[in-house]
Amino acid sequence: MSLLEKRWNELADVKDELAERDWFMGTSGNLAIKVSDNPLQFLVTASGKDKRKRTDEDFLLVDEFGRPVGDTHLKPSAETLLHVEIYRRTNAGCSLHVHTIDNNIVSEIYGDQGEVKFKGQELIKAFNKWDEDAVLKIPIIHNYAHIPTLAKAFSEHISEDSGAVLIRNHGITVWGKDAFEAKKVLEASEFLFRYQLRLLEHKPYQLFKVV
Ligand SMILES: CSC[C@@H](O)[C@@H](O)C(=O)COP(=O)(O)O
Ligand SMILES: [Zn+2]
Repeated sequence: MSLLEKRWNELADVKDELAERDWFMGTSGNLAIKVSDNPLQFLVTASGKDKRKRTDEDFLLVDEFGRPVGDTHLKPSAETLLHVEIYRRTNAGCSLHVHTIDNNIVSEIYGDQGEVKFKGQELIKAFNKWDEDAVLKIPIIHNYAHIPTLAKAFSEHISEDSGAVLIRNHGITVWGKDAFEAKKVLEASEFLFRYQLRLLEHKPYQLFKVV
């Protein structure tokens, strides 16, 4: 099996798992996996597809500018430039973007603060935060309709080989060294968002707690 096929299957498996969680409502979401560093090429989901279906046209190979490699009738994800920023700036091997109700609500509640913080929660270890006093900060950026502007705002928060950024009232983009790590960060983020929203139902004053 070629490396391209191996990466294709890995990404298809992640896509199936996220679909199982119903994280691709209304064709939203896009996924990418790096295939080579030099030249930079990665597989990205084709735009506008129902990502719950598994087909031979789910992904296409793109270059360091997010342009298709070779002839294809498929269109790369509208948000390919965000994935480009990740692979250009880090050693990440996989990046995932999903829209969920929870990540949208958290992004709206904390959007004016520009970030949401978590402290004293076991799952921040998924972000390599091991100290008891460690604070996880997930940045929240404005949802610019102009994708190059969105990608630029997004790129300002990419500093490590794994991470997460919320786009206000839009969704989350995460990345990690491989598909396993990216999925771990995504699942941990969604756990923390669900936790935070449930906590606010029981303790609304937590909203004003300064971490
Ligand atoms: C149909 S709403 C979602 C899109 O606008 C976009 O945000 C998204 O996540 C999916 O776009 P796509 O071009 O299919 O990758
Ligand atoms: Zn999106």
